Amino acid sequence: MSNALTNPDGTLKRPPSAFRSVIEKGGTYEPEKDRYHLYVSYACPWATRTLITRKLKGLEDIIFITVVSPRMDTNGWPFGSANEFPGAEADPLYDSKYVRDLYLLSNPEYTGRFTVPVLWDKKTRKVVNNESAEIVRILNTAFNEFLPPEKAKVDVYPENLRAEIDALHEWIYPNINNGVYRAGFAGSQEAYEGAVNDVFSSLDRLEKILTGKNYVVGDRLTEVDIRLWVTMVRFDIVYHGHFKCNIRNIRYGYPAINAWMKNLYWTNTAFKESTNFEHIKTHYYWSHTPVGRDGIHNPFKRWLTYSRKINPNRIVPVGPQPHIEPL
Ligand SMILES: N[C@@H](CCC(=O)N[C@@H](CS)C(=O)NCC(=O)O)C(=O)O
Repeated sequence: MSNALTNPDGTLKRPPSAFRSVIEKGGTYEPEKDRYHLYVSYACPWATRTLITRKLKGLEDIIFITVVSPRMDTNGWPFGSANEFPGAEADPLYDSKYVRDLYLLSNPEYTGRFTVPVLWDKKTRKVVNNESAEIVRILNTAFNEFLPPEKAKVDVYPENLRAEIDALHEWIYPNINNGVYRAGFAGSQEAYEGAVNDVFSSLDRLEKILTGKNYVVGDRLTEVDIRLWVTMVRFDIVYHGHFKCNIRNIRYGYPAINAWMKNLYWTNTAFKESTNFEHIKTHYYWSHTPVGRDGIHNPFKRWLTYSRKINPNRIVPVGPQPHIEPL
């Protein structure tokens, strides 16, 4: 079965992000305090990468954030003013009702997806970047001049480890981060089985790497931990059931991954404070199909109808309890 969401063989298609600028001295977007704003959802793993990095770097007074409601509806991500939910906020800059309003303010001709995270420039009223992997790297270095030395020296993509980090991303992203989505939104039995086997063979590989270790690369925190953690913390909560990634779970099937995940959550506030289990669960189990501008369904967004089909009564499961085990 093929549609705009999947390839003819039923595998998931994921289009690239559209806004890919950087923040640099002498560029269109210069490093400045309180010039940029980060729009995020606590539900979204990609947005959570940027939240964690912002806290690790101590950028809270340099880049302010706004958290949307987890209850995505037919217009996409609503702000708290359009859809009240504990922890969801109104847009403090333009009182937008939806994230899509920001994209259309930035570019009225824009026809792509209205995704979070969004790194926004208040000066030019433009989306600077909407690709989380790139936003993480911007936050990692672009604002160091404004930070105290202990925060400026935090580096999650250190020069000497880049080859190792890049090599890990090569298989972790397709097989784990996007692997769970490939399983959850597969359009055929074969595509699903291929994806779910990729997920679990990669988790097996990761379990070996993390045995006896607190970090994936050497003995320091890098962006590999950040990127992987946002998927692992959602695994037993959402992907195990909702995306049918149920060969094993993390809590009982992967003791080293579980220990690594718990350690980051309980010993590093950047992880715990960037995690909101209610937003995570509500989003995945509740959300509707968003439509594009003019009420026309953006074909890619049809993937959210799957949530509606799988869980038509929008029941948000209570488990696992606790959401994350104590240390
Ligand atoms: N490549 C993007 C992907 C972001 C993404 O897919 N975000 C999802 C939420 S988890 C979203 O906003 N989807 C809304 C839509 O597709 O309309 C990134 O990593 O930043």
